[in-house]
Order: sequence, then structure tokens, then C-alpha cells
Amino acid sequence: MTAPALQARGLVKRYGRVTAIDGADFDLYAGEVLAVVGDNGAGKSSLIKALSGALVPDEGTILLDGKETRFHSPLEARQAGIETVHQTLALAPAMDIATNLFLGRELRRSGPIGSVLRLLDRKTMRRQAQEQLDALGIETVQHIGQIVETLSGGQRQAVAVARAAMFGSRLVIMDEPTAALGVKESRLVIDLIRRIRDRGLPVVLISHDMPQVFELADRIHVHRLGRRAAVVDPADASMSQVVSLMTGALQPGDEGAPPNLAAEQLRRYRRPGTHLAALAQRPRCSASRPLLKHHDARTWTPLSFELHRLRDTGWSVGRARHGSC
Ligand SMILES: Nc1ncnc2c1ncn2[C@@H]1O[C@H](COP(=O)(O)OP(=O)(O)OP(=O)(O)O)[C@@H](O)[C@H]1O
Repeated sequence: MTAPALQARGLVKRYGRVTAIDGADFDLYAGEVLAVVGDNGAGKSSLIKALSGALVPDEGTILLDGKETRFHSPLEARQAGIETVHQTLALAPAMDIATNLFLGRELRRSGPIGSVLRLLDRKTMRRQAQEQLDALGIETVQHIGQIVETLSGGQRQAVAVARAAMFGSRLVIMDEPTAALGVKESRLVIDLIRRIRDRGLPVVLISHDMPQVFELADRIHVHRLGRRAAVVDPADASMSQVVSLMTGALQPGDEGAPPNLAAEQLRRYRRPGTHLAALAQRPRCSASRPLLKHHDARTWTPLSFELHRLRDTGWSVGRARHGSC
């Protein structure tokens, strides 16, 4: 069984008398968008800071691809392939797009003079930056040499997301990526997140925007009072159920509560065929996304967090042909 891309167990972080993270668990699987939702003060940001090295937890374990790890700084997390797009974006407004994409990771010229003087290789950086924007389909930016402070909010967000996708070899975390954006600009970022996921990079999306969460997420991690309250499949849950789980009006396991994937995880591992067969009956199709098909199932189901179960269950990977689902 393939381990989750990123996993945490029993994380705790106290600030004096305030417990920001209170025994939180977390699981992110390959190829999924995992939305993290919760009320104000639930501890979402603290959890994400712990996972991205911005905060060292007092207790608990973090596993990256199944290996226990401990980040003492955001740099260590970045070196391990975890990129975070903060609400502040961390861009240098007076510099151009290409320089911003390579901020802190500038390429230097080779050759006797270039290496001695440590000259920047601006040509290669511009070329690679343009390739990255093209690969992500970012067409709104007119020129890679444009100064960031002249970009719109959505374009700036796109630059920050492109940088994360460029260097995030393992996963990308996005904190409220559309909070400050209008409808059109939000659409650009949503499409970008989809493209990153479709390239196989898992995405953690912190968002208060419920319609956006339901549109994008493969699974929803509901955080409450510093810990994971439930994990739900958006296909199994309504927005009001998720909001009720966030506020505590509904508890996992209550009558009318959606299935809690976190609680059922172990049981499903033991009987994976049952769950996957059920999933296959209600595929959410997209021609651009890889799909799974079980040998005895007639329908396809999108490849998302189920990827890790492939080895055990004999499911095969393919792509939807036009009109096949
Ligand atoms: N540096 C800190 N010092 C003291 N308390 C903190 C600190 N950071 C967070 N907290 C507290 O920890 C709790 C969780 O905060 P956190 O910012 O993680 O929640 P959140 O779910 O991200 O909230 P929001 O949605 O409002 O951003 C809050 O009670 C907050 O006041």
C-alpha cells in the first residue's frame, strides 16, 4: 500500500494557555486536491504552518511519503518539495515576473567569468519562467519581463502559484488563494489549481469559500477546535452538512452526517473493493483527468486519492475517451 504523500498524527501546538493545534491528524494523497475548512480560530493556519515548517509542533509526527520528518524552518520544507502560497504571496513587487519565479533560487551563469563573478543567468531564467507559465496555461500575463506591481491581483496570484508549482516537487499548499480576488480572477486561479492537480501534484487548499471547495476538492478535511473533526467526500456531503460539522452542530457518526472517511479509512483498507465499487457507480468525469477502472466494474471513476490503493485492488489507470462517461 502506497503511503500518503503527507501525513500527520497527533500534532499539538500551544501558545501559553491557547492550544492552537490539539492532537490534529492529517492525510494528503497523491493527485488529490484536499480542502481544509474550519471556523475562524479552528487552527487551520497553525496546522498548515506545522506542515510547511513555519511552526515547530510541540508534539506529534509528520511523515513525508511514509518517512518521519521534522521541519525546523520553511526552507527545510521547501527543500523537501513542499511549497506554500501564503495569502501575502511573498512576491517582490519591484521585480519582474521571471525574477520573482526564481526568487531565492536564482540560476547563475556557468563559464570562467560567470562562475567567478556569480553572474545571474537571466536568459535561462526568463526562458524557463515562460515555459512554466505556458505549461500552466497562464495566458493573461503579456510579458515575462513585466514588473509584478503592475500586475492585477489575479495575475500576481498566478505568478505565486506558478512558482509553487515549479519548485513544489511533492505538494503545494495554498492559503485562501482567491480570498482577495474578483470572480474572473478567481476563475483563473481555480483553473490553475486544477491543472496542477492534473499534473499529479497534490494540493492542500485552505478556503472559506464553500462553493469553490465543492467545485475543486476531491476530499474535504473539516477542522474544528484544533483537530481534524472529519474528512468527507464532496460527492457524499452537502454544503450545509459540512458547515454543521465545522460548527459542531453535527458530529461525525450522527444521523444525517456524511460518511467520515477519516474514521472509515482503516476499515476501507481492509475491504477496498467494496468502497471502490461504490465509487465507480457515481463517476465525476473530466476528459482531461486520469480515471480508474476495476476489472469487474463497467464505469470509470476519477483518479484522485484512490491512487494509493491501486496496487492492492487491481484497478487500472486510463483516460476517458470522449463520451465514455
Ligand atoms: N502566534 C500565536 N500566539 C498566540 N495564539 C495564537 C498564535 N497563532 C494562533 N493562535 C491562536 O490559535 C488558534 C488557532 O489559530 P489559527 O490562526 O490557526 O486558526 P484559523 O483556523 O487559521 O483561523 P482563521 O480562519 O480565522 O484564519 C486561535 O485561537 C489563535 O488565536
